[in-house]
Amino acid sequence: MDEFEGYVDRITFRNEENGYTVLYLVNPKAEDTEDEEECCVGCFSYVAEGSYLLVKGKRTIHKNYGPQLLVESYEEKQPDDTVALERYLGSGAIKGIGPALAARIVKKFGKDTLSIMEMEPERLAEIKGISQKMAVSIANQFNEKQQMRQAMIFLQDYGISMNMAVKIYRYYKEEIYEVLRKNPYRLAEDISGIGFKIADSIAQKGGFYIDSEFRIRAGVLYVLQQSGNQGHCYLPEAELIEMTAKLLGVEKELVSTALEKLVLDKEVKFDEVGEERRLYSSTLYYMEMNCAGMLLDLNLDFPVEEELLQKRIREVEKRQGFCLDDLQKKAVHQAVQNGVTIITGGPGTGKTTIINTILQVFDEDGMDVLLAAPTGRAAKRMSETTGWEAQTIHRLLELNGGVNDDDKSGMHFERNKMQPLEADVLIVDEFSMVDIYLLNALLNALVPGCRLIIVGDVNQLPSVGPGNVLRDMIQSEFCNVVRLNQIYRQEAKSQIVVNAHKINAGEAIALDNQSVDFFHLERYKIQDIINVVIQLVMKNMPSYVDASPYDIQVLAPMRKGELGVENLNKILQRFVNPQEMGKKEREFHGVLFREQDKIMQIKNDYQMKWKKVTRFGDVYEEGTGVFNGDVGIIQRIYETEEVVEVEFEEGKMVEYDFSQMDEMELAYAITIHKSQGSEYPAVVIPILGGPRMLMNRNLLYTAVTRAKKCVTLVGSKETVYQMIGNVHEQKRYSGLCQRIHDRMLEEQGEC
Ligand SMILES: Nc1ncnc2c1ncn2[C@@H]1O[C@H](COP(=O)(O)OP(=O)(O)OP(=O)(O)O)[C@@H](O)[C@H]1O
Repeated sequence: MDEFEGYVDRITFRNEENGYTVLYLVNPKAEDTEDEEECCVGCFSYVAEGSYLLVKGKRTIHKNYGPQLLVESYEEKQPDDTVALERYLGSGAIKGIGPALAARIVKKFGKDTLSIMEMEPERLAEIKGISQKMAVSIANQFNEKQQMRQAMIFLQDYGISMNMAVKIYRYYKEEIYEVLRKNPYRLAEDISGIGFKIADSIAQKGGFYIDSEFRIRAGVLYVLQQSGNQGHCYLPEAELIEMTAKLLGVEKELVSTALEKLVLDKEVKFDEVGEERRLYSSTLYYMEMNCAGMLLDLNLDFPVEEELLQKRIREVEKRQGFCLDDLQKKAVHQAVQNGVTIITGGPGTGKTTIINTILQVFDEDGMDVLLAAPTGRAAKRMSETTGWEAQTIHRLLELNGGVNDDDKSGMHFERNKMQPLEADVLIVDEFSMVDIYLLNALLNALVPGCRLIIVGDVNQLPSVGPGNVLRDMIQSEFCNVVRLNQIYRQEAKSQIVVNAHKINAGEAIALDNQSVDFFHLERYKIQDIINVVIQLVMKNMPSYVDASPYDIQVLAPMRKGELGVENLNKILQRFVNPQEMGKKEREFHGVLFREQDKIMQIKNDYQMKWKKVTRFGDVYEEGTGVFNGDVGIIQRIYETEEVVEVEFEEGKMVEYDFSQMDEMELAYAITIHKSQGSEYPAVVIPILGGPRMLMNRNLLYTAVTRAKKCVTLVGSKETVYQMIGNVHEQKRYSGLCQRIHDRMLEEQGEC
């Protein structure tokens, strides 16, 4: 058996999933320079540049890479040599210590450096340049690294990948041992990327039985939670039992018994509507119920001074240079008169015009008006079209992502029942994207007396999160709804708006390439479609709409398949952002990411910190929260610090740990679902076929309405027409409409 001891000088390859690593060890004590360095190849659980290792294995000569040591076992040692110590501390592993400071620390404490850091960290402050505060931070980081290493080794016994182990450890810290012993199913609830199946296999390794009640309860909760990810607020009982039994491979009776107990323990709530028993996670149950109540409470009547209002509208019309039609006037009137008003309409039907009118009318009356939208992009557009400041709903409600030990979700809004928004009127645009969570948060921050004006296009796809909020609210008829249908957009030859309305009405659109902004390139072979998409993104579209290939958005109906976003991204990356000398790249969850790649955040991360910096590096704004659908560019990949730096819109810089990279996807192509609420100069939509449930009118309508200047459909004409004719939608189990009705009946009863 061959051995080598030294510090990790550099890591040249690392697979974060299985720990396979190629690294170079340098022995500072080597007498001969020839023996100073060793290339080591093998599986290392947790290793960073600067670590001090003793490796054992077999020396071989690789036919391409030359001599290397195939590592069979290794142990991490405390470096006892000052050179190695200096190297370890200065490797960047501990934030705040660079090579110069490391040298000063080691010079002062010599071989005792590490024991001082562990036992008497306050002494670090004896060194010039290290404050008490910094000494504490260094000690904390050092201890955390030690504990993390131990946890990594422990987690490996459960067959957990390296990357996931880091993530799990960061979430639970020392509590991890307890979680794995008592309830490994918590991993599925708490850690994104760990599904029930992984948690289940961990549990089984830990000795949990297939039909243990504990497992079945976890399974039921998991199925409910998963259904939330698919947009449902509840599941009918029979469906929940069947899905859980199938997932767990157990009898339905067992599931039914466990479910009753969950209901008794109030972990699962139910509602009976006719014959149907609807089962909810308790969070969603109370959310729906509270939202129904709060909406009705908000919907007060306000007196209207008719003449004054007419006068104000006339003034606005004069300034705008055109008259509002009757429906538009009605919308303004309703908004003034009612606590809750919904204004819905397709593109170009005058929604923005009404918002502007309402704004001016209320402003003249000296009222405080706030504007908001569900996404950053939508809020930005709202600011541009109204000239008033609009914010994301999260920002308006002062999302606080700070985590404390009791609240691991980390998400709470500073604006809530205790500290509501101080406004007379709140106008929210793009409301079709609001899910039940956001509605609940929003209503919690409003007090009756504040008017809520909801603007949106009910024909867009529903929110990604659970609920069918806008549709349910409209269907319940609890408030006034103005449906705009007259298209006002003037651009003479523009077919985007005209076609969007035709699609929505189920009418065939002309695919004859006679317009200047709506094209169909008929292709039937997958490779031909891909070639055309590349050509459009790289060449035709950028010059046609005066944008860069990064701004041309490919929108695909699906993720999987040759025309799915995963494959298209792989291909488009090669063209839009090819490999280049000096451009760092690294693989995460099977996807190659490269500096300058266009990426998208794929889940709401309320704790992620961002900052805006001047070009001199000074931070001038900071905040938390990166949201599902946010698009950015990878600026740098830092191998040593294991960090990927991304710049999002408006210069928000965010650092992702390598373990957080599963929150990110390439975004040259994105699914149509993810494109909701965004607009792009040009969109390219490959369409060849797909499941009927998915390929419907709604999806095509949403895709087409994302384009500002140009839409190009590439693929089969028949599929386009089939989509226009297909009104099948995936069912969403949402009870908001019913709850509003129940509440209205209760109130009538009380009267
Ligand atoms: N009553 C009207 N008479 C004449 N022009 C109008 C009228 N209402 C709106 N417009 C004009 O029609 C165009 C589209 O209106 P607006 O931008 O308000 O629609 P929108 O529904 O907000 O569209 P989108 O959702 O696509 O942004 C604007 O140029 C607007 O000035």
